[in-house]
Amino acid sequence: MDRPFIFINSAMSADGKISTWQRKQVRISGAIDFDRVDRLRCGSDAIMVGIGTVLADDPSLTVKSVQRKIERKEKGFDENPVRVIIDSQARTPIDADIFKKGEGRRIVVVSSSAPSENVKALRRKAMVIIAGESRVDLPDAMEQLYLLGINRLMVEGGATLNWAMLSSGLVDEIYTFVGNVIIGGQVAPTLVDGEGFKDTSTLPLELISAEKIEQGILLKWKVLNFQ
Ligand SMILES: NC(=O)c1ccc[n+]([C@@H]2O[C@H](COP(=O)([O-])OP(=O)(O)OC[C@H]3O[C@@H](n4cnc5c(N)ncnc54)[C@H](O)[C@@H]3O)[C@@H](O)[C@H]2O)c1
Ligand SMILES: Nc1nc(=O)c(N)c(NC[C@H](O)[C@H](O)[C@H](O)COP(=O)(O)O)[nH]1
Repeated sequence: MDRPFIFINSAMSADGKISTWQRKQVRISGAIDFDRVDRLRCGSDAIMVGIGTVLADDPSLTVKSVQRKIERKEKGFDENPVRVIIDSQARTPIDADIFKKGEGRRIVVVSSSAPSENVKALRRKAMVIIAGESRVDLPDAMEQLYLLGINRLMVEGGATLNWAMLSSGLVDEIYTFVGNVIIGGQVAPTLVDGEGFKDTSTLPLELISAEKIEQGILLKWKVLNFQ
């Protein structure tokens, strides 16, 4: 199956949480890390999140640096990478910041069981593609994105989508900034949630690099997917 090169980028606390138990974002990293994320966004063809992240954070997923936006334009790209939402039931609010902020294409991936009126409303804001019946079929979705010209895809969470992508063997690399805060909370989302592996299986990783940035550490992992 042809698919893009796919990497996850996330910021997590020293105890592995990516938000509070009320699903609120807190400052985990500083300005240097936000700039690193901006550089990654700028160099990607698309940035993808799950509907849970859209509903919790309402992110815009735009490139923030004016200089980088100019560079993208000079290379003939849109100012922002394509913004992709994985949203089985087409629940994305039509006034979401992803639609309101910044120029560039948006794609919402829904399943064939998504309510048709929601899909119709979203089509006015974005390209809607269908993959899967009750839930988005991620391998199918990744192939469709690849056929639309997306070669490098950045996944910005959340916890459930990270699990679904990793457990489907769809992730090549993971970049996590581990910040100098403890968030705590049994139900606070972690880097990877979902149902977890059923037995004692684990997904092996290979460490690419570990770099101290401000008071935290950036870990880069290569995913050694099962063959
Ligand atoms: N710190 C960070 O870097 C960071 C980044 C992004 C999100 N977050 C946090 O993550 C939390 C949101 O994570 P989440 O797990 O609730 O939502 P999510 O963003 O992972 O979205 C998950 C949802 O996607 C939908 N979906 C559709 N098809 C799917 C499939 N095949 N597999 C799995 N899901 C599928 C389902 O409705 C599912 O509930 C928020 O609290 C947010 O603040 C943190
Ligand atoms: N690098 C980083 N450090 C943090 O301390 C933190 N809380 C996040 N969280 C990731 C989350 O996805 C951000 O809130 C996005 O940066 C939102 O994207 P926009 O600014 O709306 O484009 N990311």
